[in-house]
Amino acid sequence: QLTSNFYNSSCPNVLSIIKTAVNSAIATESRMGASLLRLHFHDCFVNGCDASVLLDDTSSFTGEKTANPNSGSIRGFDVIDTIKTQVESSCAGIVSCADILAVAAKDSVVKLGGPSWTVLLGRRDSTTASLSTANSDIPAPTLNLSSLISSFSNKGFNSREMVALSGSHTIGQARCTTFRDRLYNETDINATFATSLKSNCPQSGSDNDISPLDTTSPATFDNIYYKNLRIQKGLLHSDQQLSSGGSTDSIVNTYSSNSATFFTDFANAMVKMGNLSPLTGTNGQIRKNCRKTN
Ligand code: HEM
Ligand SMILES: [Ca+2]
Repeated sequence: QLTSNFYNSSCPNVLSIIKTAVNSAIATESRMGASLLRLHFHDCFVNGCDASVLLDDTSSFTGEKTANPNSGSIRGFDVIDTIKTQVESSCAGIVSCADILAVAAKDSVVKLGGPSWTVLLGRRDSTTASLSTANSDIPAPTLNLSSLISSFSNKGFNSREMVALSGSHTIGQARCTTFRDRLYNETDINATFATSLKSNCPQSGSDNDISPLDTTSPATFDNIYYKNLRIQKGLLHSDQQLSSGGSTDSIVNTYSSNSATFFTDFANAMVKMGNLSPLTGTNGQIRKNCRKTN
């Protein structure tokens, strides 16, 4: 029951405020577009798109920021705070943090050259967060293909949608700790690619040095991620699993040779992800500050 015109009369400037702020953050640092896209994903996969990921720890619950997939990893909170402050001064108490995340993710993809889609609006914000659900429901980079497929099917996505959403890794960076095992222990990796990554990710130490998820164009939302998978240049174990002799090889091949098909499927899957169990009506609240409940 989300609608595209939800704020048309209550906050007519909200979409332009968000777009301007996202574009300016990306102009300062292109990676921020990737970070904002990932925030929306990590929000939606944990009890739906309710901005739970934005809550700091409190005395009554431990937030999601310290969950394994998030700790030392997710970023972009300052940009969301800046947007929220601007939106509050234009229309106080109207726009949810969950909707800001959904629009910021779309604007980020568009700014980096990817497809656009109509973001449905009207989500409300949670009054709690779940560290344990973040740990269980956000897929880990160590997963094999069948576990990736079940992780997404638990949220209602088929394997084609899972492969399309994974195309988000056409932008952004990952820490050495998330792909070190692949560099040193796996065989379905291009040898030259592995050698060049090892210098910035030695076998012991420097867990936090980062490398691009798409070695070719990490700041452009394109289909090169899939072309790289076909030549064993996926950075994460989970990335390469999509094109390593299993049931999703043919989808990777389709997206690698047809960027329009990837863009259409990605946009549709993002709308679907944004619809994951939102709080609506009188459920939840419109937070004044995205980091804490009212
Ligand atoms: C298929 C299962 C997925 C796994 C296993 C996975 C795992 C990861 C990991 C390990 C990182 C690097 C984190 C770090 O080093 O701190 C990462 C980064 C990223 N992920 Fe995923 N991810 C998956 C799906 C997705 C989806 C569905 C999206 C968006 C819809 C997404 C968007 C991103 C983005 C944009 C980055 C780069 C963030 C940045 O540079 O700040 N990922 N992912
Ligand atoms: Ca790219």
